[in-house]
Amino acid sequence: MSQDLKEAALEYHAKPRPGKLSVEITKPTQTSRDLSLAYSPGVAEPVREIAKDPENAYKYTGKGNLVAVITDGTAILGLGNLGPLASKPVMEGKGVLFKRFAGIDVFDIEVNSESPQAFIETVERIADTFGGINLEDIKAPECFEIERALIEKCNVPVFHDDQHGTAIVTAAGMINALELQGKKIEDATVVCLGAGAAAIACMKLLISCGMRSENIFMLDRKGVIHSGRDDLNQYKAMFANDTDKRTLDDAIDGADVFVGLSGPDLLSADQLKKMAPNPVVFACSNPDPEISPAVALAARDDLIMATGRSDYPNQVNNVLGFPFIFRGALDVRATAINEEMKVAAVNAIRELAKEPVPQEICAAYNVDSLEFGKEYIIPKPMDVRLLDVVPAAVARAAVDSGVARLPYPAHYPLKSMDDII
Ligand SMILES: NC(=O)C1=CN([C@@H]2O[C@H](COP(=O)(O)OP(=O)(O)OC[C@H]3O[C@@H](n4cnc5c(N)ncnc54)[C@H](OP(=O)(O)O)[C@@H]3O)[C@@H](O)[C@H]2O)C=CC1
Ligand SMILES: CC(=O)C(=O)O
Ligand SMILES: [Mg+2]
Repeated sequence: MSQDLKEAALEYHAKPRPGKLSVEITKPTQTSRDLSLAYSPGVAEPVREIAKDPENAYKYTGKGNLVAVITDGTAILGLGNLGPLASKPVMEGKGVLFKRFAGIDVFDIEVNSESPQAFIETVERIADTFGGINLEDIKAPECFEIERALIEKCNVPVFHDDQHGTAIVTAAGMINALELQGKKIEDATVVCLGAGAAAIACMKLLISCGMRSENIFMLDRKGVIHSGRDDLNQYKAMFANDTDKRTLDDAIDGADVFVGLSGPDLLSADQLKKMAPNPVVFACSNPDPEISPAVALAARDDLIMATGRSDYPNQVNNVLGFPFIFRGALDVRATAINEEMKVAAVNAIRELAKEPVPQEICAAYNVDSLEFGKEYIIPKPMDVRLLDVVPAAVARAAVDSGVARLPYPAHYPLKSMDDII
């Protein structure tokens, strides 16, 4: 990151008021009558109604449009385990995106927990306050058990964004990129650098989209995950490949696809040059990708390149997923965000990239036009049509797969933020 951008980022967060989120009042509070409705004595009435039937919390409080973004700060972007307080700018940032793109209110909660069990107990105890739980930046392998336990214990949908949000957006971008490069997903050989939350979920979803597990070479800090290793946790072991490849150098030779979900500057130009013709490179580590687009495009010009960042073409980032997926899930009061809903989101996102792009979206990105192709494989986050297609697809899938507690919303599809109820 340039010195200018670093300074601007600190200034942005500090001024004129520290942070990026605040709480707003949604009802009149001007008169003593207003206060006697909002507070004592009037507030006693919704209290009694909720005590009689917990469902009334959706009728009388903000629960139905409120998501908790919760972390323990153990895997903050690609910066590592810097603790819960340091993660707060990212969690506030997720809150900004939920609100800006899908009108969802967020409390960011950074938990100082000494163990996964303590974290699980903390979240379980506060979960009923919210309409949904978005787990964020919790490292593998602990994140898998944390999510499993919380899905079981909580009455509202629990979704680990780094796993499923990332996987949905990666799958959408990958299907489009492979199509553009003239490659079939079932034939593509893939190097996945990283074997954590995001990497494991991305590879699982790609396999359910047709990729072959024997064609995937996953690497952690110790190299290729292969069947001869005896140091693999159960999640990595699912990707143990029966191969004699041991290093990134070995694995990248002739590969069609590179997916980076690990850390900065781990793929060299020389390694990139060893990939098959017309490769797909998703260097998705934030804030610094596994290889910078400038280095990659200088090394070869036949690739499709994506990063997780907002300042390059092809932003493969879970921001395209979580706001819209939760919008759809909340609006049908889904009890879970299941596989059917995830696949519906993949298809909605990838199909949108093939639609003509309205001029106002191009203007937001300061370009004359955007057209499905090597530099536009996936929609832009500012594309308001995401709010139209993704919540509708997710809500429909929730209804059809039996996890919705409300019917498909009469006010769908959402054409703008003003349509959100
Ligand atoms: N673009 C997007 O939307 C998203 C991007 N990401 C990015 O993915 C990365 C991982 O996040 P997440 O999965 O949540 O974190 P985790 O802590 O769960 O996983 C990190 C993984 O990266 C591996 N890794 C780290 N350094 C190296 C290295 N030098 N060589 C090989 N492997 C390495 C770790 O290996 P080991 O197991 O050996 O420790 C681990 O498997 C981050 O950079 C994050 O920003 C994450 C979510 C969304
Ligand atoms: C984008 C995101 O969630 C991450 O890098 O962790
Ligand atoms: Mg994250």
